[in-house]
Amino acid sequence: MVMMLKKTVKKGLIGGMSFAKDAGKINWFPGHMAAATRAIRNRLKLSDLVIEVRDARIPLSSANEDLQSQMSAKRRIIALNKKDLANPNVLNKWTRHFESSKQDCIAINAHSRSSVMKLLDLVELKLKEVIAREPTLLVMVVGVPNVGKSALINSIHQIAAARFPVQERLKRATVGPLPGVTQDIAGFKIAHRPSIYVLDSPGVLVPSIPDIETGLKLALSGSVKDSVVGEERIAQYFLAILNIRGTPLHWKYLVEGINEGPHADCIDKPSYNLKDLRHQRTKQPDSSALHYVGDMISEVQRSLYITLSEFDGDTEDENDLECLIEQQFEVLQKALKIPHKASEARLMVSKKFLTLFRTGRLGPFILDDVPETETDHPNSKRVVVL
Ligand SMILES: Nc1nc2c(ncn2[C@@H]2O[C@H](COP(=O)(O)OP(=O)(O)OP(=O)(O)O)[C@@H](O)[C@H]2O)c(=O)[nH]1
Repeated sequence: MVMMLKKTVKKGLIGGMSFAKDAGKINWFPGHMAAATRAIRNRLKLSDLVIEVRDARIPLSSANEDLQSQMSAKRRIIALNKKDLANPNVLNKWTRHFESSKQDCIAINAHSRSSVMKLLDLVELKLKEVIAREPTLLVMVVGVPNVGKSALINSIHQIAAARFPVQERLKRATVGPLPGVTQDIAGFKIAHRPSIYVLDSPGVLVPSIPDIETGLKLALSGSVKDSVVGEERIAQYFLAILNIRGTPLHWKYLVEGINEGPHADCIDKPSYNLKDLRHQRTKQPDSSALHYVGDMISEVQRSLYITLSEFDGDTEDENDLECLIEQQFEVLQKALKIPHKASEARLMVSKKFLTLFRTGRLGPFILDDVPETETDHPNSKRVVVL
């Protein structure tokens, strides 16, 4: 299922809503990030090329502003990772946007060998002139937390190990679903003659995230720890985005010809667990579990479609939108089969709903709008994004 996100969110609308504004600015900059930022700056000076990994769902918001000037002065490739979770049409526009700014950019899936091979081809091309004269080259991988740097490094290892079988045993980088897994800079040799080293680095954010909406996007995509923002606030933000863009209206087909609505009770179905949807190496969910997870996702989408299509308020009015979101929390509780009496029902609804987004089960999304260029609007100035 591919969804088109046609509508642009009115600037400042979400940042002004009570869930966004009242809980204050979003910042996550623990001590290890300050130290890591200094270390990254030092290593960047020595690097021959930097792969800046950004999240394909937030190509702009996942840029570390404080490192931009240093990185843009180097040979750089922007890798928009997790392309499997991003809307492909909008992603194409983003890569074209970067290319039109003379910035090498490639959309990748760090878990896909063919995708990482294409990135490595681009790395080789960018290093072509130095490969001939330097005995040792350094490629640095940099990005905000949880963007997939370690997953990418691991894939690079596997490919390199196959190409250069004589090299020493390679250690895997630790990959994890939670941000902040990598805490030191580790180097790995991926080629010899010339020797090419790839440096992994810890995910770092800026000490002060410029605005609340950027913070919410980073949190929704998993780059800011959930506990820093609160799952409920992140889920409210995601619902606001969905409603303003009218995304649930694309789920109309789930209601047509189906008698059961989101209000119908499904008490006799076996229970299932959203944890089954996370990437697992060993245990795959069995087909019956997948069937019921699929039912639940349809139920969630149906609920959101019905509440939005029957809503007679204005989704561009803050108060109206907040009422709609409240209503949707109630229907989601039922769709996600969270018992009414659960004392922490809202938190459970939020967690499960966020898991659906993060695993791509609600479809591919891109949260950042592609900046308008002169070609789109001849009278407007070009917007610089790097
Ligand atoms: N769907 C999808 N998931 C990915 C992709 N790349 C990485 N992930 C997942 O994203 C999560 C974070 O990946 P990591 O490689 O640990 O991220 P990191 O940037 O090294 O994280 P830090 O150590 O916090 O800096 C893991 O659950 C990965 O499996 C991708 O291309 N697609």
